[in-house]
Amino acid sequence: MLPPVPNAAEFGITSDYGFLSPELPLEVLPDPYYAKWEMIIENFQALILSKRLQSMVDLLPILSVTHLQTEAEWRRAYVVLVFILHGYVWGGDSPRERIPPQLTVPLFEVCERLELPPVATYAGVCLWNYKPIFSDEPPNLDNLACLQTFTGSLDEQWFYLVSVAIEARGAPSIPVMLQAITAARTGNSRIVTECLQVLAETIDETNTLLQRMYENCDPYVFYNRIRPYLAGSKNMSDAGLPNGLLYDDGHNPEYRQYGGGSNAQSSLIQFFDIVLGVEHRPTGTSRKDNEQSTDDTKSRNSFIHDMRNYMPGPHRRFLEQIDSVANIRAFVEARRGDSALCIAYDACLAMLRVLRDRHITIVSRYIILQSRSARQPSQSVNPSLPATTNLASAAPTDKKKLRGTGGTALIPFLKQARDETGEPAIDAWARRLLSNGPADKNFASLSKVGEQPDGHLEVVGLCGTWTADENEGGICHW
Ligand code: HEM
Ligand SMILES: N[C@@H](CC(=O)c1ccccc1NC=O)C(=O)O
Repeated sequence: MLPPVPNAAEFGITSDYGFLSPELPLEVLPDPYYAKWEMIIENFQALILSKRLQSMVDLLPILSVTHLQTEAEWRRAYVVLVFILHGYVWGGDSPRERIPPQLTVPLFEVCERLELPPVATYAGVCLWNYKPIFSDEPPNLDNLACLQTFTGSLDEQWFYLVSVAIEARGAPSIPVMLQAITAARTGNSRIVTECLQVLAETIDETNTLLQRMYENCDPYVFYNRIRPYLAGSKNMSDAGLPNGLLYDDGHNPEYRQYGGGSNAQSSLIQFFDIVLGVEHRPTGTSRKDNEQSTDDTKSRNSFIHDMRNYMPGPHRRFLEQIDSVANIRAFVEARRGDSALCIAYDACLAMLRVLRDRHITIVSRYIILQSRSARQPSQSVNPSLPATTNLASAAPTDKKKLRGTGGTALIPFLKQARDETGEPAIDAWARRLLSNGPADKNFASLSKVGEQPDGHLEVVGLCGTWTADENEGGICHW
């Protein structure tokens, strides 16, 4: 018996808001019991600028979570506490290693309830941190504001809001693709094709939204002013946290290391990958390595997969269930003669690849280029601070060692994720090539095909150079 296709509503996922919170995020905790937290948040940037945030936190009482009632209140508490946490750690001249019980105790409880780690995740800064400017209009990019920022800048709002708008734009494609999975079970190729066409259009529009990052988020401001607050505590020796953070709950202080916020924690993008059958491997491993590994470790050990632990519990479980029912790739592979279906499927992969390509350009402009100029002292950097306490300029000089806030080796990781996106299409082309030969006219427009001395076919396609291996049923290697 096939497992049932999940019902998105049971996981708090709707066709209007997708993974964004379905009811609007609370702007303030309603119970006056939490007034001291809200007071800090209300004056957040002023407290950071005046360097008084840390002493305010140290003076807080340890508040109980028993006054939190609704789901929206738990989420608001999480947003408040993780902003305060990151402001506390990164808001001074050097990072604060010890997190006092006033933060640790309620944060641990809130995180346990929401099934999130005690760090500012994508859910905290994006999914649960927005409001429509006009509540009767949809949450598109021109009708959104943030509830909370570290810097008070428009650039920071825009940085989060582009992701919020992408989540909203992608939301309707979730039920559409659940319908596609159901249709594939009954062999209804027409419905699957239509659903894939909708998905391709949706991903194309998310790409347009991604390009709008440049409109209002300045790369210098992002790298030097905003990004330092988003850092986690994993791989942060260069920034002054060799052991991670010491979470002191008053009984058992312990060092812990967590990745910081990252869009790799977006359930929507992972949903696209899973329904399309795109698989990600640990950075630096090839498909060949993966085929040789055991079933247990196949595609499981990747950073992208680990990032599910940084998603709210219901979203993580939804993705796991989608994983167990995803059938579209196999459905298309079994019908390579159905050109409408194949074009629609390949268009989805191509759009997702464009997204990752454009994203790599963004990362080059917002991180790599900025990390180079950050090492030259600029007038806006406080000259009285020693070089190592300027978090942005604490970036390693070697480009290869630059890390994302999630802790990845940045460009190698992102390029591999992009190349993996094209693999299902390349495999299909290879199978066709092996059966029809390099003269196949459908191939000619897409790529250069050459026969190698050892009889293998070499394909120069969208994703690089691939070798089709007949012995392995057309699976390509590069
Ligand atoms: C200035 C804007 C952005 C920068 C500098 C940036 C940077 C990064 C970096 C460095 C990573 C590597 C993971 C890590 O260690 O954190 C990453 C991952 C990722 N980012 Fe972004 N990002 C930006 C905006 C966005 C937006 C708006 C999206 C929405 C589509 C996005 C989608 C992703 C995805 C899906 C991943 C996981 C890797 C993958 O699946 O290919 N990013 N980002
Ligand atoms: N990984 C990125 C940060 C990042 O993408 C991000 C971090 C927190 C919340 C959202 C994020 N992504 C995009 O909106 C970086 O390394 O700068």
